[in-house]
Amino acid sequence: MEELQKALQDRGLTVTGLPEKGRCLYTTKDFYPGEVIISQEPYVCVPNNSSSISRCDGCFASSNLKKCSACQVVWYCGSNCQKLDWKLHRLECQVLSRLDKEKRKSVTPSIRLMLKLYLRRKLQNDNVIPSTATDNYSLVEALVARILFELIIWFNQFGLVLCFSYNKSLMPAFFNNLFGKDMSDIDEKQLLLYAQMANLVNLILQWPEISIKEIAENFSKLACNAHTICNSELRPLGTGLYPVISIINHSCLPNAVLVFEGRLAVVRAVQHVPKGAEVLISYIETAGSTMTRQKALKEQYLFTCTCPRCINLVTGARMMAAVASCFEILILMELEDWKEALAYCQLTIPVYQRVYPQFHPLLGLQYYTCGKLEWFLGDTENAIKSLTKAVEILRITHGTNSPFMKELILKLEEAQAEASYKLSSKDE
Ligand SMILES: C[S@@+](CC[C@H](N)C(=O)[O-])C[C@H]1O[C@@H](n2cnc3c(N)ncnc32)[C@H](O)[C@@H]1O
Repeated sequence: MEELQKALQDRGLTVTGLPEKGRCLYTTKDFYPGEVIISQEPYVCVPNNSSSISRCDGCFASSNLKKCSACQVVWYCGSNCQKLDWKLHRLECQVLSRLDKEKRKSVTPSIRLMLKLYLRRKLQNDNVIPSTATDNYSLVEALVARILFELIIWFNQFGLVLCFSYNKSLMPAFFNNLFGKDMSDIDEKQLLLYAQMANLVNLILQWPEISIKEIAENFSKLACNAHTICNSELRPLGTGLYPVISIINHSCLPNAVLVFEGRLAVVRAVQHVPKGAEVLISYIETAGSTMTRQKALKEQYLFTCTCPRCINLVTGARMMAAVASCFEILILMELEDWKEALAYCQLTIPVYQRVYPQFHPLLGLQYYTCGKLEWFLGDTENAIKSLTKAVEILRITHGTNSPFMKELILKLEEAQAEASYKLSSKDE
């Protein structure tokens, strides 16, 4: 902790504990809109591969992939990504290669994330890869777990084995007696799932020194600390664990935003964050009603949000209409009904302006879509206005250096050049 505080101090940050929230990240200097507050490479990450989509384990690209010939589970786009990942994959490859074909199919991204967590811990313990103040397993140990952690400890104290023999009809009564309270359906299902997944990880690793209880506890940590890694357009690509970024608490009116540059997690201020303020991001889609947001936060993160928006009960009824329209825009674009897609997009913008803060990635992306559609349909003048708004917002949330932003800025310049060319040809 001391080492972490020192590393954070140099960046104008500090960690403080509050009884109602646990650890919180505070600023010790001013941060301004668009400024990077903190960035971190993942402790571990995996692409969200499935039977229908595969991505490179290194950069999450989805083209020109080759499967690792030994384990037949992991994909790479080329030797560069394969080499960079080799130290960790060498160990993972050994354990995966021991599995028969059927068992390999049960190695889901969540199972792989857990395997990689233990394998990376081993590599750092053996000094094969270095540990630093912001990249070490003790930061994973410090993460909060869901309440099920207590249940797992109880399981262990009572000498019960977490395994497939969990008796669904008997166990809830056992827990209710134990805690004198009703166990919700979610707790029950979650506990069973963590136990099964922990059992599988244990079977794959075959390391006598780690217990199923410890693995199950780590699954419960992943549930409220791991982040979905998205591309610049906020499409999900994978999952990663960023133990320092995970110290940041939630607000439905956040002063910072988390975006990803490849696998790097970057937290940027979206308003002036004065010295001494808590850095807050949003864990969920904030366009929902207060009730929807509170329910999502309670279910996944087990707390009741008391941010100003939740307390003042800012209405969210109109917000859902905007989100619904967003899906319709995507469908219309797939159908190449550009005019209708633009009409929907233009409709959603005033709603987004109401429900999102001034600098919100979704608002910026909506302006971008609008601008592209307007330009495509020949309305260069409005396209320039929309693309300008998109640049204004996304340069704050995404910075200006990513290929995505460079492409957006180039599009705006092209639209501006086209407009001035049209104007000059008119004058002639
Ligand atoms: C990703 S962790 C954030 C860091 C955490 N406070 C810690 O001590 O490590 C998520 C957990 O933090 C707590 N948390 C986050 N935002 C909160 C908030 N606005 N109010 C109360 N608790 C919050 C909840 O326990 C949640 O499950």
